[in-house]
Amino acid sequence: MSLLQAQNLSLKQGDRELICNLNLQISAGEAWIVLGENGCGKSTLLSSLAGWFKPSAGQVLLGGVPMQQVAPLQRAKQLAWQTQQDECPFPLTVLEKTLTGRHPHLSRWEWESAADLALAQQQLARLDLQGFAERDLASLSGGERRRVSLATALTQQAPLMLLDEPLSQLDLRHQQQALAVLREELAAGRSIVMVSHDPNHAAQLATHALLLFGDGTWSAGVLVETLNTKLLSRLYHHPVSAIEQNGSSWFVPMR
Ligand SMILES: Nc1ncnc2c1ncn2[C@@H]1O[C@H](COP(=O)(O)OP(=O)(O)OP(=O)(O)O)[C@@H](O)[C@H]1O
Repeated sequence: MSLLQAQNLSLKQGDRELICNLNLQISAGEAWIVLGENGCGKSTLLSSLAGWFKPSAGQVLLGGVPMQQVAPLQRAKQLAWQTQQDECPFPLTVLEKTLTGRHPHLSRWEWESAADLALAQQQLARLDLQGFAERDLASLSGGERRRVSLATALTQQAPLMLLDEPLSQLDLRHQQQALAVLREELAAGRSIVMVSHDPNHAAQLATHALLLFGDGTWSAGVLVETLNTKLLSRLYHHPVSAIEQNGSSWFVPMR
């Protein structure tokens, strides 16, 4: 059975139909990359898959159960959602923020255990953030804060991660490091849905791609069927060509 399923899902913002009749099944061990222009509805889709944004038609199923019937705590155990917003309105250390990933696993009056602390520290270290634990989140650079929010999602240890541009603001080395960490998560059996503005992240991580054309239409499937110059040129309204290297296609904009 699929972990998460979109069934005839339609999403609107105001009068604008962003996604029409989307059918998607995300199974264990799959990584989906979601691509499309600014404003095409990628974040709206992730919000809907997380059970937050209400569809105009259709539904999202989590483990085969309609999302509205899944209690919030159960949702939080099943899926981790990294949004684009990293700011926190009140003072918080990096470790405190990362430990929020354990909240779904704690009872009402329970404090984080030594194992929770070790897990959070471990996720920070995987993203090159060892030594940042006691720093005030607000004092971090944009890329550092982005990595903390990814470490928080990893600390949640949910079978499915919904990641909204986890690599934005990351430099080249930290992008590669984060991709390696996500590949490890995939190998461990987790599933990932990742929004990106770089189609080349697909070859490094994804098994499947979802292209959102912004007018309600979409294309979804395994990488070889969905990632090609024709569809990407249509997606970005700009000609895209491909360079073949080591059996992978690398997509570049034509000048
Ligand atoms: N509350 C709202 N009311 C009206 N329109 C909204 C609202 N929230 C978002 N939108 C619009 O819905 C569209 C989709 O927004 P969304 O954030 O899903 O796009 P996106 O594909 O994630 O974009 P980006 O690549 O810029 O992050 C955008 O045109 C946005 O302006």
